[in-house]
Amino acid sequence: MPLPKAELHLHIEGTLEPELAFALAARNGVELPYADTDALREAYRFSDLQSFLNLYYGLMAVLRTERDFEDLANAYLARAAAQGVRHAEIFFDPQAHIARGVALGTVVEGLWAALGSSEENHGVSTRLIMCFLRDESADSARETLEAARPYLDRITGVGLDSAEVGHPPVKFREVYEAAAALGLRRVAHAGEEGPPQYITDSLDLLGVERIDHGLRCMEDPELVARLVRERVPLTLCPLSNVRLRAVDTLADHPLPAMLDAGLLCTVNSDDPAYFGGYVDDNFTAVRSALGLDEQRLRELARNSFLAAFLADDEERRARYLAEVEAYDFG
Ligand code: HPA
Ligand SMILES: [Zn+2]
Repeated sequence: MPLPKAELHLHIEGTLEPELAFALAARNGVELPYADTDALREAYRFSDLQSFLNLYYGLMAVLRTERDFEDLANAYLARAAAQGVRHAEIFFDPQAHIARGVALGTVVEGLWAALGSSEENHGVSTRLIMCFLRDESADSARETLEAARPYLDRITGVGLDSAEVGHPPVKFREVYEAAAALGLRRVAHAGEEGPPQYITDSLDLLGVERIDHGLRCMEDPELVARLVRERVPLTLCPLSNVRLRAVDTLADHPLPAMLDAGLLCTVNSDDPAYFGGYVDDNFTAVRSALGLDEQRLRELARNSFLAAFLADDEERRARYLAEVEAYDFG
């Protein structure tokens, strides 16, 4: 049985496996520019974030109906449960669907059909986090937040993803203020490809409670000290970092140094269908490539529950944490 953990950095669209993509393409009469699943997997040769995003947005064409989003989420939740995930906070990219003519209601209702019954069906509690695309305008983000008003009982927070460099946090200051006023929790991708300043600005200008990735904080010792002092969780995604060339090899990943520095690190899968593994695959990979011992692995699992948006259910958090402490690595 894998180590119990929460997954806090997971794009649901990034769980679209080639087999499901072809099945949905057939169901919806969508033509894919790949002969078969092998040809599609062959296309997964990324040189950076943008080359991945081009393929990621393209493949979303197969997601059209509520049932498609429900099937996508159920497939992820089943895999996550098998990898020890007890709690998943799931990102989705509404603008990428609205731009293709798929209504926000279709996306949210479809995802909710799976998430709302996930505890019973998969033994995984869930939260939904709506991400703004940072390479789209601030106006578009504002419109998206406005469109989400009918669904806010299902949406726990907002995030910021897509192409990072050249799209600094300040662009989204007002929309994050509006999100906070609506009672939404706030996170943002920062310091994946962008500079450490984007991490600082996400904290100071956007009021985020967690940093997604945050890898490049290591270039700024003062920022590291602040993140440690303020106990800001970082949602790291090691296999993603290798595939998108944020690090050269897994053995070069700064995770051990980050833990030694006292940072509240978590390990997550980001876009597991594209990056070669789900969350426990990430744990297994860092364990062998970086020589993390059982104490460090348990710390990562503990951190995932400490960083989870479970303030409305502290009893549950305590139960999950007790499971981590009781886990026997065998
Ligand atoms: O790793 C990521 N970074 C930025 N945007 C994304 N959208 C999906 N995955 C990612
Ligand atoms: Zn991400």
